[in-house]
This record gives sequence, C-alpha cells and structure tokens, in this order.
Amino acid sequence: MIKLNAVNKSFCDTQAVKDVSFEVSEGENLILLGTSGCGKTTTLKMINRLIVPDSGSISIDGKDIANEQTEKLRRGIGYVLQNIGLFPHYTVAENIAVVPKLLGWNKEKIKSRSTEILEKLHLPGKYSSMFPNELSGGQQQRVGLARALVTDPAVLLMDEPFGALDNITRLSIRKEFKALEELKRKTIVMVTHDIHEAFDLADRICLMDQGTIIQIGTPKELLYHPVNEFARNFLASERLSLEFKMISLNDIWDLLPNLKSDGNASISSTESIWDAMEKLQSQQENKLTVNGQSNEQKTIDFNALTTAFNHYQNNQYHE
Ligand SMILES: Nc1ncnc2c1ncn2[C@@H]1O[C@H](COP(=O)(O)OP(=O)(O)OP(=O)(O)O)[C@@H](O)[C@H]1O
Repeated sequence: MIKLNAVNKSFCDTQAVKDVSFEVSEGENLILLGTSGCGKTTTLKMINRLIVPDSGSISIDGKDIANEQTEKLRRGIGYVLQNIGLFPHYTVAENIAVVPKLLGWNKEKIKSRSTEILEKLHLPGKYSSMFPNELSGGQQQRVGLARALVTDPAVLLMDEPFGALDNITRLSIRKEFKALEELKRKTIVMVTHDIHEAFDLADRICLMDQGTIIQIGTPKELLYHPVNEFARNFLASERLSLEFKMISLNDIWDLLPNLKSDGNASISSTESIWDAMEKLQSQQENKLTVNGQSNEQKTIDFNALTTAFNHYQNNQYHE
C-alpha cells in the first residue's frame, strides 16, 4: 500500500533521514518510534509531500507520489498534526468541513457525515458550533481526528496525535481510538516517542535512530529479538511492564495450572497478564478464574501467573 524505497532527506548539514525503506500493508498500523530528532516526523511528512525527499521514491498503491498532483494526493490522506492545528477562528463544524468543501460536497452531506464522525468520537451536536478555545485538549484532539477522518481516506498519517494531552486523557483517548471501527480498515503510519503507546497500537514498529531504521518488527519481535544493543537498550527500562501488557492469558494458557478451588473473581483469557495482576491484587483470597476459549476455565493465583509468565518468557527468548 505505502512503500518507501531508499529515501534520503537533509536539511543543510543535518541528514534527517538516511536510506529509509519500508512497506506498510493495507489496513496495517505502522508506528515510527524513536528519540527526539531521529527523523520520524520528516519521514511521515514525506508520505504526503509536506517534505520532498532528496532521493529515493515513495509510492502509494503502486503510484509514485512524485508524479501525483500534491493537492489530489493530500485529499486522499488524513493527517493528524502534532499540535492539533485547528483553525482558531473556525467553529468545530467549520474546521471539519474544510476538506469536504474542497472536494465539492454539498451542505447536507457535510453536515450528516460531520455529525456521524463527531458522535463516533464522543462529541455530540452541541460541540459543532463551539470554537477550539472553548474545548479541552482532549476534545480538540478528537476534533483533529474527526477532521482527518471525515472524508474516510484510506491512509491516515498521525504525528504524535496524543502528545499534547495529560496521561489520563491520553490513555482514555487511546482506548477510544483502538475501539473505533472506522480506523480498523485504514492504513496508518503514526509517529510517537511513547514506547507504551507504540506497543499498544502498533501492528509493527519501526524503531529509528539518527535518521536510520534500526529495526522493523512486531512488538513481540522487538521485545524478544532486538537486532542490536540500541534496540535492546531502547526498551530496557519498560521491558517488563510492556511484556505484562502485551502478553495475554491466551498466550500462556497451556502454561497455567488449574488450582483446585474457585476464584472469587473472573477474567477473560483475552485479557493481559497486567489485567490479571490488577484483578488479583484487588482480591482478598488472591484467586482468579480465567475463562478460556472453548468454555474451559482455570483458577490461578499470583504465583501460578508469574511462574507461567517466566516459562513463556524463556521460551520466547530461545525461539
Ligand atoms: N525544516 C527543518 N529545517 C532544518 N532542520 C530540520 C527541519 N526539520 C527537521 N530538521 C532536523 O532534522 C532532524 C530530524 O527531525 P524530525 O522532526 O524528523 O525528528 P523527530 O524524530 O520527528 O523528532 P521529534 O520527536 O522531536 O519531533 C532533526 O535534527 C531536526 O532538527
């Protein structure tokens, strides 16, 4: 769907992006992750030609974007900016209507689609006539997302979409974002420097440093098979909590014993080890019944959970 081939970009004497190549499949969510200044935003902006590469090629659906009319290209790509970037003197409805108007949509179509997308993003009708400065940061971010999604583009580029938000708002918007049906069929390239966000949302992660790609892989590949010291160290401080959040009870199902008593709380095996730990911690007897697939059940305690996790972890490292 999106293909970058040996792309380079320099600004004066800074080589921001060096020989970057990757492919993003249709419907995939690729996250560009790395320290500040490693070239993530430059890479993203080259996909909608906000920045033009010095060399290399970028294609979308097999068509080289260098040969596309820039306006036409951008109309087919939703773009969520780092600092939200709403027009301050436009209402919410007017902000969202900018691209549909350029596309020649009639008033009724703009209104009905804007209302639909705002409702999906939990912004009911009364917000349409408000101005950005009358909204909270989280609400502004939702409007930014609505604006990018209103024309239902196949490709969505997102630059630190939750970066301006406090941790709690960030977490809840991320949950809504994951649950949004509209996003599930989109091809998304997203920039973040937040490791947990990357692991939570990515199908694959592209880890960058100093303009180059260090590793591209699934979250599990990055965790258990880092390609070098940089990749290993980048995740080191968060490794354990990432594993707890990423590994589901299904992943360790075969390694879980079935203790011969009933748990006083239950959890689905699709939930993570982290979720199970939280539930166990809130129970007095520390027993939890896990509802597995095909109606199987297992009762576990904290010890059984951590022992199974340790086995799983060892297996992964030696795979
Ligand atoms: N317009 C520009 N003019 C000059 N240098 C630039 C420009 N844009 C980016 N750079 C430089 O290119 C390098 C990569 O910048 P880029 O914004 O792509 O990094 P980033 O990984 O997105 O960083 P951050 O996470 O801080 O946004 C940096 O050294 C930056 O200073």
